Amino acid sequence: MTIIELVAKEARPERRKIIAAALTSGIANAIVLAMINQVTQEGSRGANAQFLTLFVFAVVLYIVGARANYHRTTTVLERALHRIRTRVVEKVERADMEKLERIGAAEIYDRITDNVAVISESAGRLAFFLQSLCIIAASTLYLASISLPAFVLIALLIVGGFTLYASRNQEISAYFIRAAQTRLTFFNQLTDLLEGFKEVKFSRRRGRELREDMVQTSGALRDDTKKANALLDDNFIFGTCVLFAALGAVVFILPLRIESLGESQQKLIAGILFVWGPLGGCTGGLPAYLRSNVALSAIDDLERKLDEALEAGGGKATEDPWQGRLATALEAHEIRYSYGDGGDGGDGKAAFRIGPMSLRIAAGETVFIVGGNGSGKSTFLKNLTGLYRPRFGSLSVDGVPVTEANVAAYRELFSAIYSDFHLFSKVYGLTGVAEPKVHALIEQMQLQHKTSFAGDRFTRRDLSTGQRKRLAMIVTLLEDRPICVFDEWAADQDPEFRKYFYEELLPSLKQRGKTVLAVSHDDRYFHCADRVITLEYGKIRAIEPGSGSAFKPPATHSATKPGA
Ligand SMILES: Nc1ncnc2c1ncn2[C@@H]1O[C@H](COP(=O)(O)OP(=O)(O)OP(=O)(O)O)[C@@H](O)[C@H]1O
Repeated sequence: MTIIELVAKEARPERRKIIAAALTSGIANAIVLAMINQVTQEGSRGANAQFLTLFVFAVVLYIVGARANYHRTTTVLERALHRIRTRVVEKVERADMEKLERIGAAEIYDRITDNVAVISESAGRLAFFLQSLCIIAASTLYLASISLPAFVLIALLIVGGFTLYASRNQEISAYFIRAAQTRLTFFNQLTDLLEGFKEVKFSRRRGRELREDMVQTSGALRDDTKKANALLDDNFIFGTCVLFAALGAVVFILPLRIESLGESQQKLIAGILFVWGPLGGCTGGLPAYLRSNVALSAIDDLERKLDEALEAGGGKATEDPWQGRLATALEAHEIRYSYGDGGDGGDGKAAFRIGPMSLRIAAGETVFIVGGNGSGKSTFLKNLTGLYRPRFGSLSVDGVPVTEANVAAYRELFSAIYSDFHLFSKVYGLTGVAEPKVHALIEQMQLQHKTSFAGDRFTRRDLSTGQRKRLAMIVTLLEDRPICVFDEWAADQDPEFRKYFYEELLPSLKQRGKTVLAVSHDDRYFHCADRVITLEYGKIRAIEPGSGSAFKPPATHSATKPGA
């Protein structure tokens, strides 16, 4: 879709009004031109009050038409962009997590900010373009009324020139498209520099090598943009030459061919000079137009990818059989999952897989999940919490299977703190929560000297990793969901707070009837669990009662034996 098509589509209800406004300003321009020519011809006789009134009227008409054209075009384009932004945000929200991870953050940031800004900037130029076309149309009609042969010659020159001018658009667009890709690479490298700032500070060589890569990318960006702009500059110069040719034809060639040209010659020259501005506007606006088209097609491309990344069922799961409660058990039946399409991703290394795994977690149970690095603990939890959908097998809660229609309600049974958790600027999902309740939890997490809570926000979030995890714990406690998932939550806590987590917080959650799934490497606290599940190479290796636990494994649970 081009930017003109976008505006035409978006402006359907007011398309006529915009065209009428542009036409009004174009015709008013032509009247001004005709009058000035007439008055110049008639000398002092022409400069009378009647002409002056008409002149002022034409100028007022121009102002009214031009303003309506500019304002409406800008409004329509901004409305279209608002729709695009809103649509992209909604599609991102409804996307499948794994597919979204594959699209990557850089592309989404770039399209929704930079590309939208490029299109937004083109609004004024688009209105000017439309108005210029009307001025050119009206003025050429005026030129035709002065001398038809002259008009035909000038029209041929302008149309021929413009066709040649536009013939390089594809080449120019190709450079802009490549520049857009290079910009994404630069964005990723910049993210590396900012997020890896500490590592860069510790190694001048690392910093130098990263900088060299960034300089190279920036150079490629410079070259592509330079080439595209050089072509555009050539086009602009060519466009000006076409106008010179039109003037040259009127001054040098037409008098040789048409004897009666006489005083019409001056009017024609004035006419050509008058359309010079609008023609320049059309040609000068072309770079912005092409850039906007490239930006728009990049956004279209992202939207297509997001459509393909939509969760099964369109991310609109509406059924809720559980109403936020877990009564008996959460069960996984022979679930299997592999990253990507399960192939080797092109590097000869098999994608990581988990399963088949079967497990029954009784309501109110505290389960620790343990295993070496890369054994699949987080992947398993992402499957169990509905973030990833198992490729085979099924999940059920209280005997009700998890389906595409109820997966959103299923996820809302969990409150999870993954190791890459995010703290929002506002406690979204909990806005309006009673402040004293939050203050009590802040004290419970021993953060009263570090942060506070006001206006649905924690006053400070720039805390240490362990302290930020305690803030995330406050959010979990406020959410008050039946199942709590902690992915190595205690790993960043000091010994005292780690003890508090295992020996006080988890038992208190259990007392409140919560089911807890915690990834842990702290074997000295395994006695705090009802069961300890050990994963190895994506499979359950063992399920043991937590040492010192009175919990008896439910009769129905079954672990798939290693190698099964
Ligand atoms: N987004 C991903 N795409 C492809 N493979 C992935 C992805 N995330 C993880 N993996 C693979 O899954 C394997 C298991 O990762 P996972 O994070 O589940 O392990 P873990 O047991 O939680 O490890 P750790 O104790 O180090 O946190 C990893 O070895 C990795 O190869």
